Amino acid sequence: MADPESATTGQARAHPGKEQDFGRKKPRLDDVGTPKKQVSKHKKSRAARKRDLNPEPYSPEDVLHRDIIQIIGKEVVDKALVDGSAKNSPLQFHDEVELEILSISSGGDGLALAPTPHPPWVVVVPFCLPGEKVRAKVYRSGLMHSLADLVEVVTPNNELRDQSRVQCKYFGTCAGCQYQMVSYETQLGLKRDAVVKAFKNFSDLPESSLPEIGSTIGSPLQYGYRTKITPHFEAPRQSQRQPLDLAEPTPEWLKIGFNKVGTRTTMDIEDCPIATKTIRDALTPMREGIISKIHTYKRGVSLLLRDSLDMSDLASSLDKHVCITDQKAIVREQVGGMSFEYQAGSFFQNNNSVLEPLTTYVKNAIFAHTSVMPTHLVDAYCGAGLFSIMLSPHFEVVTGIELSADSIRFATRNAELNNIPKGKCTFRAGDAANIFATVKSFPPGETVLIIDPPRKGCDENFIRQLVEFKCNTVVYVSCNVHTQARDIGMILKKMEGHGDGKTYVVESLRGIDLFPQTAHVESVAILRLVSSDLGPS
Ligand SMILES: C[S@@+](CC[C@H](N)C(=O)[O-])C[C@H]1O[C@@H](n2cnc3c(N)ncnc32)[C@H](O)[C@@H]1O
Repeated sequence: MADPESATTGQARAHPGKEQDFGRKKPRLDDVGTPKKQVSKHKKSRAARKRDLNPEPYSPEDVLHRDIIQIIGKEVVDKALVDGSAKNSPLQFHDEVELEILSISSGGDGLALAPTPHPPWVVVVPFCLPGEKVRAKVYRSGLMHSLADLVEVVTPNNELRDQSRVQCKYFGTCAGCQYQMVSYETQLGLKRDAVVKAFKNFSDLPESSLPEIGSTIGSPLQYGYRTKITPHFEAPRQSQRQPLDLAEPTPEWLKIGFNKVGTRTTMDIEDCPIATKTIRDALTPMREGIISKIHTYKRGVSLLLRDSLDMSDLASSLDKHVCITDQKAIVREQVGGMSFEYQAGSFFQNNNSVLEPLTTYVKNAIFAHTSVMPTHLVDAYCGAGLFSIMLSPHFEVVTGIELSADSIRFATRNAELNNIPKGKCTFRAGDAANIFATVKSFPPGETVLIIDPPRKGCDENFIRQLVEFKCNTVVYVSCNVHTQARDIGMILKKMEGHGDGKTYVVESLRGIDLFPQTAHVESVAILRLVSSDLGPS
């Protein structure tokens, strides 16, 4: 599970530099998809051209490409890729078009077909919903699609859209949230659709190998949940490096906030209603402090605001919170009855309200349909020990591995903090694949492996050893359902290849919402080892 802000940056990378590309008076012709021969002066290298026609696998561009194939049809897209027309946008920079939204992309944007008489071509427009008629302005084109800004919702889908739900004045401009205008139930449905599509497009598994994908588990808090935000700002230019007159309005060039949708440019953000109250209260004084000394900054800065229990007040039962801004400071959170500490700059889930439901769901799923009671837990990519520690009462032995030595220090500390018997939970720093060498003495039939990798998923070395290890249950938790689908597809295929009569079945698969109001979805899959034809092994 990762930070949606990093995913947001990923999204911005998918539509990079809108303003840089088009802010100039004469846009580069290839940005707007004009046929190649008109841009002979700007010939791209063969490698760049190949890259343009082959989005990096599992990247946001690749995910969007699959959504586009679903609308236009594979045959048409393949033909256009072969004859080179896949990059020939029929739409020009700043063309304004009226569109009917057909569906929502996995990134949360509306997808429409460009108006006829154009050849099949998709237009991607944020903040709109299926069935809506919208006006949109094109700012960039890519493979078989153009990206466009929403100008106006001409005919809203009143069954889904209710503008009075929007709680943030920046919604519609900021890249952070996509879904504030729809009910929470609809958001959860859209996230389920994203899981369904990811497994269809990226697992390479027949539908028959997958269970009915469950409904998405909701977050108890839908606003005021984010325990971490990272607004950023650029340093002033040389000519701007004088102290500001604080009685005057802040100058136009100074923006402290998040990315504007579809760009890498920062927009000024004074408040973020999806963040916790502690963070919202701290944002204004932090901004004022920066503005008063902006002339001293020589480089842009990514700020950190992290919600923590007040460590100086832990004895009181008042649950006092503070905002931590120092990357090295220690943050403390409570999840269920357990306490967790970690360094503010290192990984910890950003929605405290959903962590008890998440870990309880994982625990219940592990013990639900198994005749053998698992006794050993392996927590790969364990961070500061969230799953290890929350699930430790249900296992005899727990071990975790994690690349960050700092996180491992805190995982060990967290075991002590929660009075877990000495030696029950052990943690080591290193690549996740190294764990298999250290759990050789674990009884595979009574062992559960939890995997919670970063967005890029697991590597082949890890999957190869997982398949050889053959533990009773694998729980795959992921913030990137596309790499999760790829990895699960790979695990099932490699098991088949082993020919020893054992395989994994995907017992359950469903999303859990760590990031309400956004299109990001976390997904949890339970894989159970079975004899190929006899059922549970
Ligand atoms: C999505 S986080 C999950 C952390 C933890 N399970 C939790 O829920 O708090 C992924 C973690 O994997 C770690 N990581 C990244 N690459 C790794 C690797 N090759 N081996 C082990 N850990 C890795 C990151 O440092 C990060 O803490």
